[in-house]
Order: sequence, then structure tokens, then C-alpha cells
Amino acid sequence: MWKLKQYLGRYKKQVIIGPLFKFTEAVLELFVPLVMARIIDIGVAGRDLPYVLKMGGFLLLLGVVGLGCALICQYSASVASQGVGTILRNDLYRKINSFSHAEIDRFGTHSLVTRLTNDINQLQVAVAMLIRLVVRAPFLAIGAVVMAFTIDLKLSLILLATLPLIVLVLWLIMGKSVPFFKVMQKKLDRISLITRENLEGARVIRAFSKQESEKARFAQASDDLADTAVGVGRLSALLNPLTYTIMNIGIVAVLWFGGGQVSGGDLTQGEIIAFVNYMTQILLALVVVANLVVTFTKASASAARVNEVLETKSSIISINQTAVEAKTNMPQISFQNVEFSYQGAEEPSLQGITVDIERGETVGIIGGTGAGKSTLVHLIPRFYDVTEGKLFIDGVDVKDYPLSQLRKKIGLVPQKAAVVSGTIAENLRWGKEDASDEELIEALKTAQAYDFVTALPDGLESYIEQGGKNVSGGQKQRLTIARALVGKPEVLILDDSASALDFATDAALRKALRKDTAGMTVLIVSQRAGSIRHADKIIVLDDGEVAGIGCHDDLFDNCAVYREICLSQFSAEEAKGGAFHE
Ligand SMILES: Nc1ncnc2c1ncn2[C@@H]1O[C@H](COP(=O)(O)OP(=O)(O)OP(=O)(O)O)[C@@H](O)[C@H]1O
Repeated sequence: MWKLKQYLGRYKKQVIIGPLFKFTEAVLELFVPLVMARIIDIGVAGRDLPYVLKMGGFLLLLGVVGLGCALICQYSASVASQGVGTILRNDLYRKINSFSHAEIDRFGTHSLVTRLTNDINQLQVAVAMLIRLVVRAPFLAIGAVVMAFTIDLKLSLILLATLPLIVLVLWLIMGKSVPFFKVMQKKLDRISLITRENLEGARVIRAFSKQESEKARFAQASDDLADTAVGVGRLSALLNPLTYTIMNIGIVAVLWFGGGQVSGGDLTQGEIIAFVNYMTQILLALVVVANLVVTFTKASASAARVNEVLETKSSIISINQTAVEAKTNMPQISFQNVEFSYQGAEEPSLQGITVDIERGETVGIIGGTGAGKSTLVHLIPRFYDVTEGKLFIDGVDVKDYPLSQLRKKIGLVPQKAAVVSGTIAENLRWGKEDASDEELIEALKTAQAYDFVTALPDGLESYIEQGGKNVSGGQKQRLTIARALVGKPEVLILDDSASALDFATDAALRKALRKDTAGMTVLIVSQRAGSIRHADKIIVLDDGEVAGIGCHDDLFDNCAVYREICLSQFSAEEAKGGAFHE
């Protein structure tokens, strides 16, 4: 947890001022029982109204000054805790953004979201508690013990007998419940995962009529969390009755023995009341200390989870910060005996990949599901690094490029079309910040999206809802293709990104791409043989290996895997004669 103290260091002033004022408030609080005792012993006993009023006024003053101190402390605690939370959240967000897909896969998006929200909230609470209570509670507990001792040593023996019992109860209950708090955070992660899956897959769940089983899955996870929380709650519920019972027995003993001393004239009534007040202050302070232990235990689990993310280095880093010179006489993309395995996977997803792609070529990548098509194209912008072998872009190893230079060359349209909430123009300008409206329109036309965008009442300024809820799957795909085109990349990769388009639109898109992207290297990943049939080169993948490279006619005659794919989609005559949907 203390690895995060550098964040607290930025709020040194608040971390010093806050506890200092809280300490002053606690000192004033310790005087209250003594003043009360004097009011009773002198003012009430002697029927001295002016004295009662004077001391009452003094109590009021103590209260007002105490309140002022508490407010200053509260303000410092809020500034520091909110500040630390904000900086930490921003740093964590920045860090997550620097991660390659490998790290995101490792943590899981649901866990990253919980760390960014719930865990940072826990740390904020801990910072506020640190400033408000870490000095005050122990000081009040110890101070009240000392004050009680100054009133009467014999009565303090009762206090000495009750205190260890209270501490024992606190220790036992906390010792049993604290481990459960860590378990609860893990269970919360699971709820977050299920909620996310449910909300993102709401349509699929309905389509498969899986609402009931999904409800049951959620209910089970939430019951599981509730069971643990109730178990902890039961334990914690014992805390107050047990500690108050012990303390009340102590108070009864104090009144019993103290009463005798009052009769004997050794103690005054006011002193007995002050003594009982101090006992109550001690109890309350100890309960606060116990709660602090809980808060800090939760926070230390959260701190470990936040730290884990902050300390994780992205496996993809730019070694070189200065732009490297492309070698235009080399193939644009060259895979040289590339092998790739996902973290923790037993088998490589790609192996022995050796292929050259020339500048301006249109290349189709085809293969059964899970053949490794997406994995192959994800290596090009360095979403993942090759495990073995080399990958060159323009004759330079991808690892030697500054990431920004490499990714500027590439426009990747992912399989799952993703748009952000905002206008269509804003979404498209992700490809190029300063693109003019004309450039956006040009890209929309090539992507076959111009007609539907202009049919919208606000055209380019039409608002896209979160996740693109208000556009169809095919419209979303066309917008993401247009977005990639706006940046005029040297290499355009369409990762099965026309799968939601009807055959006619798909054919029109390919035709427009051929016409409008002259000089651009285009990689089309598809399961449809018709979509890649006219590519200059087709790469056939089978179970992570290259099963064939060539043009359609060669592959149809010589590559069994390709032939099988074609024949599963068309008759032999159609496939051979090229009567695919265009
Ligand atoms: N993030 C990941 N972590 C672990 N394994 C993965 C990951 N992504 C893909 N794989 C595995 O790698 C293999 C290749 O997957 P890939 O997505 O590249 O196939 P694909 O040919 O694009 O399939 P599809 O056409 O169904 O999209 C599969 O066995 C898959 O299970």
C-alpha cells in the first residue's frame, strides 16, 4: 500500500494540517468531561448560577472551536482523498491505455474496470480516514485513559480490567472478518464480469432465450457475495453488543465502587461522571480504531490490485523514439518464419508463417474459424509481438519503429466494429484529427456509407449513441471502414469487417476500394471466398499454418483446403468459372 504514498506526497499540506486540527479537536474533547465535573461539583452543588453559565459558555466555546477544527480537517481530507483518487484514476487509465492486447487479456476488462472504479474508491476512503481518524482515535483512547488515571487510581483498576477484554473482543472479531473482505472484492469482480457480459450481450441472450439462465447466473453470483457479506455482517454485529456489555459492566462497577468513595468523601459526583465519560470515550475510540483496521485492510487489498496494474510493463514498447526510414525497395510486409502463441496457451496460434506482401497489393486471407487469420493481422500493428521469427514493414523490423509511426501506416478495421458516442464526424476524425468534411465524405463514399449518412437528418453531425446502438451492424461496419480510410493508411486491413454487409454492398465496397485506394496495400480477412476471389494474392491458413499462397485459380487447383472452402460455398462450376457474387 505504501508504494502509493507518492500520491499522498502531493498533498503534504493537507496530510499535515488535517490531522493537526483533528488532534486539536481531540484535545478539546478531552477537556469536556473535566469541565462537566466542575460544573456539577462547584456550580450545581453550590447552586452558583453565574459559574454554571460561565462554564457552560466555556463548553460552548470548546464546541465551536472543536467544530472549526473538525471542518478544516474534513476539508483537508476531502481535498487530499479526492485529489489522490483523481490522479490515481488518471494514471491507471493512462497505464491501461499503454497496454498491449496481451496485458489486457491477462487482467480481463471486467477486472480493469473494477480496479479503476471500486478499488480506487476504497483507496479514497482510506486516505480520508487516514487524515481524519488515524491520529484522533488512538490519541483519544490513550488520552482518555490518562485522564481517567488522573481522576482516581483505584477506579482506574476497573478500567485496566475491562480494556484488555474489549481489545480481545475487537481482535477476535476483526481477525475473523478481515480475510472475508478480500474474498468479497474477488466476488465483486465476478459480479462485474457477469453484468458486463449481460449488458454487452443483451441481444444474443434474448435471441437464445437465455434470460432465465443468465438471471440465475447473476443471482448465484450475487447470492454468493451476499452470503459472504452477511457472514461478515453477523460477526461485525457482535462487536457493539459485546464491547458495550463489557464497558457497561465496567461502568456499573465504577458507579458501585465510586459511589462508596463519594460517600466516604474521597471522590466528588462530578469526578465519577467525568470518569464514566472517559470510559465511553475510550470505547468509542477503540471501535473507531477497529473500523480503521477494516478500512485499511480493504484498502491494502485494493492498493495491491491497483499497484499490480501500475507496475505491469507493457510488453509492447517503442524502443526507438525517432522515426525510422522505410526501405521502399523491400516488400511492404514480410513475415519471416513467424510463430505466435497467446500467453498461457499450450499450442502456438501461428507457426512457420513466411510470406511477402508487396506495396499496393490486395491480399485475401482465408481459412476456417480459429485458423489464425485475426491473429496474423494483429501482429502487423504490433497488438502482439511475434514469439519467434521476424516481421518487417517496409524492410524495418516492426519492433524498431516508434509505435506511433508504425500505427500511422496501418488502418485496421477490427472484426467487431467499435464506435464511440459522439457525432459521425467525430468518429471519423479518429482516423485524422484535421480531416476536412470533403475528406470524410470521400471516405464515406468508398466505404459505401455515404448514402445512409446523408439520409440522416443531421448528416455528418448525426449523433452515434454509446456502442453505436442507433445504427445497424452493417452501417457500423461501414463507418469503421470509413474511419480507417480517412487516415489514408499505407496498409488497410479489413479483419472480416464486411461480414454484416449484404453481397451487393460487399461487392460494391470491394470495387470502390480497388478504384479509390490505388497504391494502398489492402489485406482482406474473410470467411467468404467470394470476397477475396479477385485479390492479387490469397493466403490460406489452416490451423495456424499457411496451407497455400497464390491466386484463386492456382489455389483452387492445387490447395485442398482452399478448394474445400470454395466448394462448401459454391458449386464446382461457379467456383472454377469465377461466378462469385461481385
Ligand atoms: N486473446 C486470445 N487469447 C488466447 N487465445 C486466443 C486469443 N485470440 C485468439 N485465440 C486463439 O488463437 C487461435 C486463432 O484465433 P483467431 O482469432 O486468430 O482465428 P480466426 O481465424 O480469426 O477465427 P475467426 O474466423 O473465427 O475469427 C484460436 O485457437 C483462438 O482460440
